[in-house]
Amino acid sequence: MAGTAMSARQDAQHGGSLSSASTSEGTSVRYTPGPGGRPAHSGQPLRVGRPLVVAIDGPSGSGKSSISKEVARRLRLAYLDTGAMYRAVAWDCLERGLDLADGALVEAAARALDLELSTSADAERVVVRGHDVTAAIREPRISSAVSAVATNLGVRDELIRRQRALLAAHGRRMVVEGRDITTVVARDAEVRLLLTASEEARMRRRGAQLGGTQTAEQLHEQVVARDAKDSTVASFTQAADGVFTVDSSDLDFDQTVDAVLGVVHAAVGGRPAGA
Ligand SMILES: Nc1ncnc2c1ncn2[C@@H]1O[C@H](COP(=O)(O)OP(=O)(O)OP(=O)(O)O)[C@@H](O)[C@H]1O
Ligand SMILES: Nc1ccn([C@H]2C[C@H](O)[C@@H](COP(=O)(O)O)O2)c(=O)n1
Repeated sequence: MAGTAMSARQDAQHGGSLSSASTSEGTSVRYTPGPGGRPAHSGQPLRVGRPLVVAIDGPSGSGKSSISKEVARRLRLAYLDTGAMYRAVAWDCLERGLDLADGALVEAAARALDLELSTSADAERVVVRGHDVTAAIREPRISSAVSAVATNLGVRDELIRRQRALLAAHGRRMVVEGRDITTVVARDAEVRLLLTASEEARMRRRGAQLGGTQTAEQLHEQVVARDAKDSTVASFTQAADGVFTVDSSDLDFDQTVDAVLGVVHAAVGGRPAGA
């Protein structure tokens, strides 16, 4: 392929391999598991005492939250789910009976939002005005309403400000995931990655995650239609310049974690602490 640079690395000890193809459209990473499916990267702290921001974007159901949490655990980094912040604003507005079409009112609600958010991959907790809404913000009614909040530019301005403050408060050692992290929130991250998967894989995963309670039409609305609305204000379907792409359509959960860890190692060129 003209203008394409290929490279491949194999982990001699474990056998998992990572190959990348760079074109004018970016760098795609293909992960091939080793014999016996053993991971190439167990994951250990990297760049100890120095910033390590792993920015991950991708469409709905691509695995951002679950994969990012596991990567944060392995690298012992803080974890920030920025989508939870948009969901918290949507929950607050609906709870207070605000009209989501009233942009000024919704922006004011976001600016005043009393939000407590866990930044540990092991303790998911979202509290709004003293109410624990950790489970409530995942309900389909919030998934259906949240785009109206996320496409409000005043809301985005406020949440991006809070996200950057959280990054700074954690000494910039964090995995941050969302839709505009690689392009806006943390453009200067040490590692920038787009996690993708086919529409079919993403709807199947979301269906299983919701225990088979949703019809195909509802899943389409919550995954595909939501992405279409959200992509009017953030760019998460194509990797921006310098952003790696991992396509997890044909990878299982552990292989995807391994592929992302491989990208982190490739990007910061680090050896595990103590190695
Ligand atoms: N590679 C994978 N193979 C199989 N299942 C996966 C894989 N990656 C993630 N999953 C599962 O898919 C479901 C959706 O993943 P997750 O919630 O992390 O996606 P997301 O990108 O954060 O979605 P959203 O942006 O809508 O919140 C979860 O149940 C997760 O465990
Ligand atoms: N950085 C972000 C994070 C999320 N959003 C939007 C996209 C979704 O409609 C909503 C909830 O996100 P999810 O929990 O499904 O990842 O928030 C965004 O615009 N920018």
